Amino acid sequence: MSTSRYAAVIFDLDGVITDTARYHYLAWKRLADGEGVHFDEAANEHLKGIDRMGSLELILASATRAYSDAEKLALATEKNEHYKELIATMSPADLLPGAVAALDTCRAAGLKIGLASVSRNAFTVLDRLGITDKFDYIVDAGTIAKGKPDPEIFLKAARELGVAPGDCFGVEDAVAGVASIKSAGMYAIGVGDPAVLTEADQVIPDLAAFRIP
Ligand SMILES: O=P(O)(O)OC[C@H]1O[C@@H](O)[C@H](O)[C@@H](O)[C@@H]1O
Ligand SMILES: [Mg+2]
Repeated sequence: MSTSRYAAVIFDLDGVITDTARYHYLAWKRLADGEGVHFDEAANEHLKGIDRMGSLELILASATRAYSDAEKLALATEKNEHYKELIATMSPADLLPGAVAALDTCRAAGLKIGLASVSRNAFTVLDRLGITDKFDYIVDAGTIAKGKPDPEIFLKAARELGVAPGDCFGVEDAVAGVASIKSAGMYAIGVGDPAVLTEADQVIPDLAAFRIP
């Protein structure tokens, strides 16, 4: 039994538990430069929570020519190979402040713990961070038809945890992610700027400020 009114918590990974945005930026930046497309840190902000092909589409939206599906796939694969090289150096030192304490607090309170990341590298990142065994269920992004802001990924996590959506809360750093939680019918904790994450039920600066609602 949980000591909270909620029975489960579903965490996002990138930007909540660890900061991979920098690695995504470096990998997309090299690709954009190679294609002669403008891309900067501000543009990278809009890619948070957006899946790989969706991110590529946003980057290529400012390109001066059209790309075939085969070209897009090749570019996404090239970016991912570079990204994988970058995350290979990750370790538990890359856990954000409060991340492990938040997971352990949820465990001690009797909550089921899920992970809902659209990253197809989530299992690798969790392994590098050494926290895979802290989750009861991890959504495999390859099994999801629609990325965030669609509710599918949070609904799947709740279903696999055996908990009704209304008895779950989600934790997210991205606007698209908070929208996904809310449209799944869950309570949303935003991690970041309240002026940006306006749809969240509460916003905290980082997981060091995490409290079970
Ligand atoms: O390319 P991957 O590892 O499948 O990641 C997909 C997305 O995963 C999300 O978690 C990140 O916030 C996005 O920036 C990223 O594009
Ligand atoms: Mg995120």
